[in-house]
Amino acid sequence: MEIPIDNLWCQVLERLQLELSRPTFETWIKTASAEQLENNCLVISTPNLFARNWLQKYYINTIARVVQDILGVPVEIYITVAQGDEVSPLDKQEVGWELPAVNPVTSNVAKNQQKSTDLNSKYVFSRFVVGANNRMAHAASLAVAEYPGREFNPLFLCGGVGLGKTHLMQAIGNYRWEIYPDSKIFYVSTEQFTNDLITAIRNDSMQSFREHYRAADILLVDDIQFLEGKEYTQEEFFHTFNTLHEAGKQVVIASDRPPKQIPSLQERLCSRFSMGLIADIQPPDLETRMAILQKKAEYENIRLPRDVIEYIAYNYTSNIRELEGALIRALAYISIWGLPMTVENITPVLGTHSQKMEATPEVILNVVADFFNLSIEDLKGNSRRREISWARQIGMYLMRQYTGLSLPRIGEEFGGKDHTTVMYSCEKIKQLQETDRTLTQTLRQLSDRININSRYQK
Ligand SMILES: Nc1ncnc2c1ncn2[C@@H]1O[C@H](COP(=O)(O)OP(=O)(O)OP(=O)(O)O)[C@@H](O)[C@H]1O
Repeated sequence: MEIPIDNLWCQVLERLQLELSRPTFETWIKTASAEQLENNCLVISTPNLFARNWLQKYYINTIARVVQDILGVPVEIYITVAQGDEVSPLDKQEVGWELPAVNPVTSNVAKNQQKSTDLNSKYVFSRFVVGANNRMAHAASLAVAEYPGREFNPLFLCGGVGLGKTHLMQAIGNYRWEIYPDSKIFYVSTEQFTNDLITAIRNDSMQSFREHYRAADILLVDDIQFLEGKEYTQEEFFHTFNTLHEAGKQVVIASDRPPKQIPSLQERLCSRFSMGLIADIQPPDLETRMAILQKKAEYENIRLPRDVIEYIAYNYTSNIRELEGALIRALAYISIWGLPMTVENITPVLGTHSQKMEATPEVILNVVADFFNLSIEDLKGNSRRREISWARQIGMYLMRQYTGLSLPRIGEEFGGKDHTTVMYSCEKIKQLQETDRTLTQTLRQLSDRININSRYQK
């Protein structure tokens, strides 16, 4: 272990940046630093207890794996809080949660190694919220978990990004593994399968590659759409599939689209993928999104006010990973600033993401004029009085958000203003709302009024 600690940490950061989502990396990893590396033990320091607990709970194994990869030896990771291990009020009370003490990483790593599968223990059926969007996929997965290799073989799960395919697929594996810890459950991404194949060809070890995959009791293959254009991998996968299927072993496949829509997928694979059950997952409705947030909060022992759940669920509609990411960001933000969990407090960090409601320019002008106690003529006119030009800038920003009109068209709605004026206003309000909480609140109130007025107009 000759490598200087700064250099090691830089490499760790580079690797984690590629592996983790941006919010996760920025919030938890980038703020940590490596303090000491001695006797195969790496001490990492975090800015507060909240961050320490979070890293300890969710990322310690990932960090340990990456460090081990770089150093070539297993390393124990200890996570501390900078400036002494003190609990600040911010860490404990406002968030209303405390994570249980976790044993040193070695015990977790050892446990995962014993498990010999690559399953995430969070992905279990009890943590999966069932709604109209995924009822069929959930029921089929549970059936497969209870009776693998029977009627739904293969089970083909398909649906858009971040909608729970991996969760369900791994839930099948975890369920079986709980009952039969000796069963061979392989979870593999198509990319991993391809890489293993390439390595086997390179090392002249095709025999062991085949023996390995064909020994599975349950084979879970994620992101099968990446077979597209990989002729040789398709060929090899076809034989693996056939061997397992003929032996009555269960195959579960996930994809972002149905087999027929995967370009250049061999016809024989396409028909095999379709011979069990194809179950699709649609984006969840508002109630299901709220239930997902609620469940997540319960698991983490966090109390979330209903309007906060509604707010996040309303704004993040099509990807559950993003929905969860929004909750994590909100939690981090209120924790760091020591604020109570309210909609007003989390708006700056979440913004008005994916505002779906549409409104007419007329509604926006009316609402803004009314809110600021001005007339529509004031908004359309050329007065430079501060309160008028402030209301005008907010109006332009909202019109851009709600109508999708071009900058010149918005200029026209405001009495023939130049498009650069509109652009400047939109940028200014967008930037200010990140730091100005009064403005964020104002925008929220205006948005509520616009939504209500638009509803009544329809
Ligand atoms: N119905 C659900 N209930 C609870 N959590 C869910 C549900 N659906 C998805 N999730 C969570 O959303 C996140 C993303 O889900 P997952 O990774 O399974 O999506 P995916 O469909 O496999 O996405 P990708 O196509 O990007 O691989 C996970 O943390 C998962 O636990």
